[in-house]
Amino acid sequence: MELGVIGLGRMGRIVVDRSLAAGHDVVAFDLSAEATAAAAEAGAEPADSVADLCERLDGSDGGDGAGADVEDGGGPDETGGKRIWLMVPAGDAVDATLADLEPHLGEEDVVVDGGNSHFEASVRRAETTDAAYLDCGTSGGPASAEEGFSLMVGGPEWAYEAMVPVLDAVATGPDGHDRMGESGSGHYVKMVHNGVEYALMQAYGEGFELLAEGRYDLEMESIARTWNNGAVIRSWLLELCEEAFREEGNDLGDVADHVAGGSTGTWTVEEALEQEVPVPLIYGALAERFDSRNEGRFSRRLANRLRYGFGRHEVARRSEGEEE
Ligand SMILES: NC(=O)C1=CN([C@@H]2O[C@H](COP(=O)(O)OP(=O)(O)OC[C@H]3O[C@@H](n4cnc5c(N)ncnc54)[C@H](O)[C@@H]3O)[C@@H](O)[C@H]2O)C=CC1
Ligand SMILES: O=C(CO)[C@H](O)[C@H](O)COP(=O)(O)O
Repeated sequence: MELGVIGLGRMGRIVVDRSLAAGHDVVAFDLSAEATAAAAEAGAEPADSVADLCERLDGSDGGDGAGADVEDGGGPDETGGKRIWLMVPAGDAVDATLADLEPHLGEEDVVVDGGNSHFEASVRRAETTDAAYLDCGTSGGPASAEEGFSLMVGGPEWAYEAMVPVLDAVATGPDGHDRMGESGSGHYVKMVHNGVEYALMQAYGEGFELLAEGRYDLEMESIARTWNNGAVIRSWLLELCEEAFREEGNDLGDVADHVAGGSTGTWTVEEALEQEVPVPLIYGALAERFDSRNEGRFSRRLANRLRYGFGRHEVARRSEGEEE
């Protein structure tokens, strides 16, 4: 099928590349002309604006006809509509892109927001967008370029079905995506995923901090590797711990005690408070993150470095004289 991709950064490029590799046609646009040109070099058809992208999609045959059925899904047929994937930063950039898309959208079209948008913003956008709107939580980060993402999708069933050929390509495969439920549910599940991510990072950080500060002279990389081979607590995050110790050293070298980000974890805690569900581990991890913006602790320096491991987020480094 033919897919329009808007936002060609760390994540959007993977959507483009994996879709192309699966045999789909891609029309690509980014505010950055360099990013658009790079996608074109990879095989996408470049667009120089949102309107241009829509015109190019309108010129297509509208897809391969697979997946959707008016009878099954209660929505417009899959053939003929535009399929557009947004991978821009959450917040204003999504609304600005939707405003540009608005004159070109109809009920037969499908728009996917694959970013980390707040689920309530996604519900609002689904209600006000003429196209069918899918909120898609995306997990795996840039490190998943080869294996594919885990995708948590919310929105109309027919639109989900219409996107299955592309979802199969962008995710690890058919088991790497599913429809969570109605609009908002995809980003809701991803929000909670990130809360869990915060708590797991905090747990590994605390354990390694005790090992590093404790009574034995220990090799952190060796411990992480040993745990990753059969231990109850083996995981991808623990593999990233192993990588962090290997690449940064036993004491994490100059990795700063500073963990950036925090919006998705804050939303998780806010929602937990509203639902009166106790989430002390997630809250504790969030509080540590905020606290890190002051002075340094080992666990947070590890979290800082781990975010590079899974998200290629910039590693904040300690300035000279700050090392103990
Ligand atoms: N990096 C990660 O590990 C993950 C990121 N996400 C989410 O995916 C989304 C994208 O993240 P990244 O690719 O990491 O960001 P990025 O900063 O690498 O790329 C964003 C791209 O969007 C472009 N852009 C911004 N506003 C635009 C607009 N109005 N129209 C067209 N292009 C525009 C930028 O020029 C840039 O190329 C965000 O919502 C992020 O939270 C989700 C899961 C993991
Ligand atoms: O969604 C992600 C991983 O699952 C992204 O890496 C996200 O940017 C991480 O969130 P935060 O910025 O709050 O650390």
